[in-house]
Amino acid sequence: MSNDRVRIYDLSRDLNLDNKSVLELCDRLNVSYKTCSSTITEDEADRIRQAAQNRPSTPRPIPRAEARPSTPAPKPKEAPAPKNKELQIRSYTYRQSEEEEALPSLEAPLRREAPRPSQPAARPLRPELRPQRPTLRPADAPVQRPATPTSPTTIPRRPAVALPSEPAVPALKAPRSRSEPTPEPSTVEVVLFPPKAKPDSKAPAKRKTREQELADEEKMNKLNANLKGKRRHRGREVEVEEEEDTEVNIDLLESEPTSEVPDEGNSTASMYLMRPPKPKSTTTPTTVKPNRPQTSRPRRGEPVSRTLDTAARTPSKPELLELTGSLTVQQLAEQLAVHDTEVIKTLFLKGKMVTVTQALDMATIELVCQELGVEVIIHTIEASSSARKETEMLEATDLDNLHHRPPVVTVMGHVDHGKTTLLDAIRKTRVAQGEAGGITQHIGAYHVDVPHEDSTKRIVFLDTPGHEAFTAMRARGAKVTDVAILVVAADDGVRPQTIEAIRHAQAAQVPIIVAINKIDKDGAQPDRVKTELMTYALVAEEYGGDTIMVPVSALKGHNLETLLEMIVLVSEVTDLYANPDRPAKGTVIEAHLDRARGPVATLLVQNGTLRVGDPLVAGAVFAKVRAMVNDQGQRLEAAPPSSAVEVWGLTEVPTAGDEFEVYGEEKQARALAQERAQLERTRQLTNRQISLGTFSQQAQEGKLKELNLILKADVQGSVEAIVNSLKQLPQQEVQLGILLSAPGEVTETDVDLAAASGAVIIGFNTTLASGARKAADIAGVDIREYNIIYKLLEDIQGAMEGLLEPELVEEPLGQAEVRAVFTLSKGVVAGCYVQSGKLQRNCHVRLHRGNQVVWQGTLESLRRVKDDVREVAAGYECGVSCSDFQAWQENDQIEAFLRVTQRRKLT
Ligand SMILES: Nc1nc2c(ncn2[C@@H]2O[C@H](COP(=O)(O)OP(=O)(O)OP(=O)(O)O)[C@@H](O)[C@H]2O)c(=O)[nH]1
Repeated sequence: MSNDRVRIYDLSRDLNLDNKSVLELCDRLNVSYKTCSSTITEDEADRIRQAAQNRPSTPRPIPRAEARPSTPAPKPKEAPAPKNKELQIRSYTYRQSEEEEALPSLEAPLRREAPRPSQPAARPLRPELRPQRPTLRPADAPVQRPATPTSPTTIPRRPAVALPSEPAVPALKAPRSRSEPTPEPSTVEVVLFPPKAKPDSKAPAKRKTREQELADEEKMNKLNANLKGKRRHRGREVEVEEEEDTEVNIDLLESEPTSEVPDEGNSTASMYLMRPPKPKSTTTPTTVKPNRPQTSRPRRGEPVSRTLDTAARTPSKPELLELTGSLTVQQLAEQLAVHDTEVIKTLFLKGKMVTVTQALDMATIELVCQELGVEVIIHTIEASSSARKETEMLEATDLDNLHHRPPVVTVMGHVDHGKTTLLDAIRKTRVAQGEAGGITQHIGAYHVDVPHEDSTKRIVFLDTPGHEAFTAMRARGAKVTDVAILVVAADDGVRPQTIEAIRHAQAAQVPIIVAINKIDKDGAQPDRVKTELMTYALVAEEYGGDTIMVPVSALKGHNLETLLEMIVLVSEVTDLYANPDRPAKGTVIEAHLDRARGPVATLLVQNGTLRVGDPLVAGAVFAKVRAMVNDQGQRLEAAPPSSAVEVWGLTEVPTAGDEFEVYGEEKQARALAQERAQLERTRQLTNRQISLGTFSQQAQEGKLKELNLILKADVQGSVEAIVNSLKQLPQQEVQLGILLSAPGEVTETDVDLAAASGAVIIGFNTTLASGARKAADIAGVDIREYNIIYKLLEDIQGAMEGLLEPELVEEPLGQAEVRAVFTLSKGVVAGCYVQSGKLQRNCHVRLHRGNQVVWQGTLESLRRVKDDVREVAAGYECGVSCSDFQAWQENDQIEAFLRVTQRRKLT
């Protein structure tokens, strides 16, 4: 970095301004930058300093705590405290159109964030204000600029669509702007509040009638459904989004009461729509979408018509297959223009037994395609949508009371690259040392308070394990995270789980900060890491990209402050809001059965505040929060947004990754949990019937041996990880039957089940309930206990190999040459000289004459001089005879060997 350049955040500090204000000045003065940590020239810095001096209002923004007290005071009707920038600006725009004189009072909150006197008063939200967060943009992604408003004379066909003039939502609005011109703000106001005032429009809009509330509720349901659909379809055809958006806006337009004017915040539904998508750090670079021919190929879930069926079975196999979802065996066969049995056979040879109607996951489809030589492109809409951030748990009603919340940061990376040590160094405790086998085995959540400028910023860290078996857990980490820290060891570079972590973060569309760790080591090559990461669309700032990469040493504590500062900077430009004054909603991060406390879950509160005594439903599990403990082991009464807390009081162990929500009434929560549990049971039963059916068919065919297992582990995450790893073991000849897998200790019931089904019980990081060991001894049930996943997998593989029929192999013994032939009364004796190894009585021999094997059999009699001996070593002469072979000749070569059985390996 040359000396005549200045970092933006240093400049902010010098000017006593926050980064956002300086970035705005950069925008205004046409100074290009990528992130707050980008550098600019001295000349540009001078221009910014000049402009900053000319700013009329206070140089520093009002501290958030001041601006937004945690217990909100009754808001003055004229100037409600703005919730976020777009809310401020939108109120401002409405005002401006309705009453010009109302402007001065509404400008105040706007200036609080970024006073810009030179700005024309009537100007709507400046595009620079919101989405211009280049740090979070992938290197190759186009800068998201708002659609330029078209001529004001163009009246939009659907007025509500006029909302896109707001530039903060490029992702939602860009598609529409192609087909429908975006009106100017003045048009927005006219159409947003049409003059079809309802009878009660004159009445104060504060209190809604029950009907209005119900209508609003329905409206929000539609909105949410549409938004969800939108997320799911993002990246697919634009038309889908357009349809959905349009539908939402029509609903809004039709049902929004005229009386509910902006100053009451009743345009919340529109604003909800208008909430910009979270900044996208990267686009997934993996799938290059080719021009997709408009074929009538059935999509997932669509019935396959007879015509299609016939058409698909054309003799020529496609070269390329594009998929967006799973297919049944039959559907895949149709797509590949092969017979069903071809797919079944291919999978059988790979160790998977499938039926024609069985749905195949993407990995299996890829495997089949690979085997059949067909290239496959998977548009991972499902995968990415499931991993897509679920941090936005906001509802329309929340928009009246949004507060900043701390960022949730996930630390990801390859095994042993130093994730735990890094987190450990950050929170200055020694977690890594206590882990069995040195591997982080379940997700942890920790709060860290970072001093930043004059205040303290809280960051919530989620630690996810690096072993490849923990893929599901990492996906979960990315799902709830706001920022991903990718730890890459400088001496090891980019490894398989590094790539996987990048994919998860990119699918979840979260900004990635790279921590290049272990720079203290001799072989450290941070530049090589930067170069390697370019392949995955992560380009360091000094290489012209916008990914922040911080070289650190977790062990020595080097550069950790810079890393934390970068996390704070990135989260500052990412709008993170929640409404603390509502019942909590969030995600189960981890869950396990504790002997003393019963089922315990780590919950991440993403919206609202969780309180002791709250009734909640997590997936299909009911809980009445009995106690809450934070990562420091302190009891809490209330957990605000972005808190990770351990909660007691659950009726069962919930599944990690499930969402939870607090309900107003315990009865309602219990009923919902019961309903979901019933559904889950039905689903499991159906699945089990299918797998048992498949299995017994194969068993009847005599092709399979089985090893039944009952798996109990400390936490749900470990159960998932182990089950996933076990599924990877080859099962062509020995089938693994996992009869039960659950978190908790090994109980007598487990032993009974194992005894009845001939299963082995595997306990991972768990204990045995009283009586379980005795019951196992009596019933002869094998209970194996482990705390390292590798060891467990090794042993299971060993046990499976033990079930294989051993194979018979030849073990060479020695060689001898026939030097004389003696015909005696008892038969013919070959006088031999042992050249190498040895000859043994009763060993197997092969007799070579020239290039031919003239006889093969057992060596019955072995003599030295006149004595019968068991063996004769190399360098000695001996007499050999066999009852069923007499035709020895001089110079015959005897090859002696043993036949031994050898244990087979799984292939
Ligand atoms: N020299 C050096 N060693 C480090 C550094 N960071 C971590 N290590 C070492 O690397 C090893 C692995 O560190 P962990 O923190 O357990 O790695 P991890 O990525 O959390 O591993 P998993 O929990 O298995 O996913 C340990 O022996 C650490 O002491 C570092 O900055 N420098």
